Amino acid sequence: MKPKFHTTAHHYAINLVIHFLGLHNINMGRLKVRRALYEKEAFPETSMQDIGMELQKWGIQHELKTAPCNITDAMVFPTMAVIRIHEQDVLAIVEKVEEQQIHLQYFFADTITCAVSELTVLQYLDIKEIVVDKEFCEACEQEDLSEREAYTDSIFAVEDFLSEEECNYMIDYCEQHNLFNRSMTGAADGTGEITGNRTSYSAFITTSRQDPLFNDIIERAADLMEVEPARIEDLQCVRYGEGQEFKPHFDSFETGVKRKATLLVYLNDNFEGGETVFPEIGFSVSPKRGMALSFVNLDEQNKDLIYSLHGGAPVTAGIKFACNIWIHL
Ligand SMILES: O=C(O)CCC(=O)C(=O)O
Ligand SMILES: [Fe+2]
Repeated sequence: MKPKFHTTAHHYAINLVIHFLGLHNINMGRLKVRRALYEKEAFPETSMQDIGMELQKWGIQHELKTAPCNITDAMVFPTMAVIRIHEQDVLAIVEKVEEQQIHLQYFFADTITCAVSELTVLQYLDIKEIVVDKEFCEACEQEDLSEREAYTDSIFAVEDFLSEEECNYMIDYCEQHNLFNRSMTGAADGTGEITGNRTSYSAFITTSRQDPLFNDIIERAADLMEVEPARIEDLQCVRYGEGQEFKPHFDSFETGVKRKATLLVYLNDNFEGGETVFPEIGFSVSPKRGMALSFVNLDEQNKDLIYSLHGGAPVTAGIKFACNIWIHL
């Protein structure tokens, strides 16, 4: 059994917590929840202790029960629990327990029912009292809305940033030099490794500075982003075949030099699917050949900007090519 809403583990946890708060009529937008959970030391792991501490602040007074614990003793439902089922530990909302049946709610999913004996409850919130501060919630929602709007407004696209010839040159260059390798995921997941989060192929053009055409693109990007060309990383192309995707992630790496902004250039558009999606702000962009999409990854303190979470949706037909132009700090 897998959570239906599977972007990244922490994103799933955030959505679950927001959904849970909503079930208790605590509607405070996403911002406070996201910030609180993203800023935990354990990130991207999200522990029940971390969640519990925040829930306490937002009005859900509880005691955290840990295994061995018996959820059938709980007085208030829905509650939140970490359950072990099919050898997996999953954060879940327990809607109710009735006649030794446990009703689980996943984000955006229907209720799943299973026998209490089929799973182990590792931890659960024994809720004592719920105290909602309406004004606090309204202020949070308002702040959430304005920050989301401001970020969305800061994203911009430039059509025909690359000509058709330049797009084709780039694709051919990578293919002819056999530069495409199975993409790795970076520090967002902890280590560089091949995972299901990213099923596409990437090509690092290490000769970007020697090739006059690539060098010209770098200088044009520097002009557009108003930075010195030295702050632009060597170009990286990505290729997605049918069914391939890159699940939501942050571009800025936690180690090495941080990527302040991204200029993503689409090299073709003769395929289906493959939109660039920003799940935190509910925004998506349809690729157009030659178009450059600019977005910022870090806030003023150079920490990951939550809104910049983005991914490449699965390509449903054809092959998608794009080029990342990353701007360092
Ligand atoms: O393919 C896309 O639309 C997004 C690519 C991306 O986010 C990346 O390569 O870091
Ligand atoms: Fe990215």
